[in-house]
Amino acid sequence: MQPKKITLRKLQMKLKQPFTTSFGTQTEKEFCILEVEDKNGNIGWGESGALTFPGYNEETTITNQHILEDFLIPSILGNSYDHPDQFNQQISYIRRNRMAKSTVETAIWDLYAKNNGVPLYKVLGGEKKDIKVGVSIGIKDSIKELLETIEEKMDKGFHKIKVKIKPGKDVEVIREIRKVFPDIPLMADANSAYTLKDIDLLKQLDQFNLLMIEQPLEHDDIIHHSKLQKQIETPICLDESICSYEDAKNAIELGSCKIINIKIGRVGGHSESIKIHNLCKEHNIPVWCGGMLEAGIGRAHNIAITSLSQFLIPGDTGPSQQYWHEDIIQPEVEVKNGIVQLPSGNGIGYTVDKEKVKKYTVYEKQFTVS
Ligand SMILES: O=C(O)CCC(=O)c1ccccc1C(=O)O
Ligand SMILES: [Mg+2]
Repeated sequence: MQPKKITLRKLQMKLKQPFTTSFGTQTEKEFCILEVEDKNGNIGWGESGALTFPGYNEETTITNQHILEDFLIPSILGNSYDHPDQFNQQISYIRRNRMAKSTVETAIWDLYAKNNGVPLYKVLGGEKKDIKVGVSIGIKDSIKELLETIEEKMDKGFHKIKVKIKPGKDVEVIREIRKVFPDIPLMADANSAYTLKDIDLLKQLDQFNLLMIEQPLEHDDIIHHSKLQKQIETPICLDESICSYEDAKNAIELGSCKIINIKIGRVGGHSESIKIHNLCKEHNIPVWCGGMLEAGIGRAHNIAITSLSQFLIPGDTGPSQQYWHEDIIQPEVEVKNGIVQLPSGNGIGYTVDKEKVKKYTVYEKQFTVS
């Protein structure tokens, strides 16, 4: 691979519905996408999952733009790579900024697959031809609205219901859900809203037979989670705390979690995702693919990685129409009976719709080999 032209774009897209977590409400997404054109004319696509405010992790759309424009893009232009891991080696001097790195890294993986004439999921080592998906439901104003949403999603065939919780909207909300839906595959995501002082409250969740509780404690913690896991039955799943293979290794060793949510951006790309996946497989830790309310490119990358064998639990990668009035890929991501079929085309397997991209672009910059 020899990237010769790179286009960085910022897109602004309105979400169909506001999405509320313990750290805030989002009504739209503004995010970076990257188009990497090879010497031979093939094109790889990447998308950043970062939000516009540092409430999930420390990165934002603007910090992504800075790291991409001033460090990552200049370092790859004019270079030649046999494999995406060479890129990872080359940019390892840049600390953190994993979502920014992942934007480039995933585009290079897409390009690598296209240059080899194969689907991305195959070069990542994926085996599954279809994947089961669940849905992540934001915090709602009323229980009634939440129950109606769960019913609608169950009717559509989703394989897992994840509800967001926060202090004041936790035990009683789950109790109400369980009264109406005693047996559905249900989990709760706290996005770091609690501390060990809330242990009595968190223990109460054990009575509801939840699949797991996601990231109950601090966003950068594995010590407190290890203490908590020893005192509750419900499996802890870590999201925010796992930024690398090393983090996953330490968390497994300490018993901080029984499940890991892999987000490609949070860990810096496909290569790191695969390393964490393989480690979890060795340790019998099930993984699943989380989401960052992605548009089509990020969604396509999520689908590809989810085809690996240890993704045993349905993830958050829902259909395009759940999030967007129109998506930027053709065809859009479709979910039938809670299942997404892996696309058979080369690379990400979806075509990026240049007209739609243009419509939502609020910033664009081109970089070429001088
Ligand atoms: O549907 C999705 O893309 C996942 C939605 C979600 O839960 C989420 C969305 C934005 C930021 C963090 C999270 C999370 O998983 O914690
Ligand atoms: Mg989460």
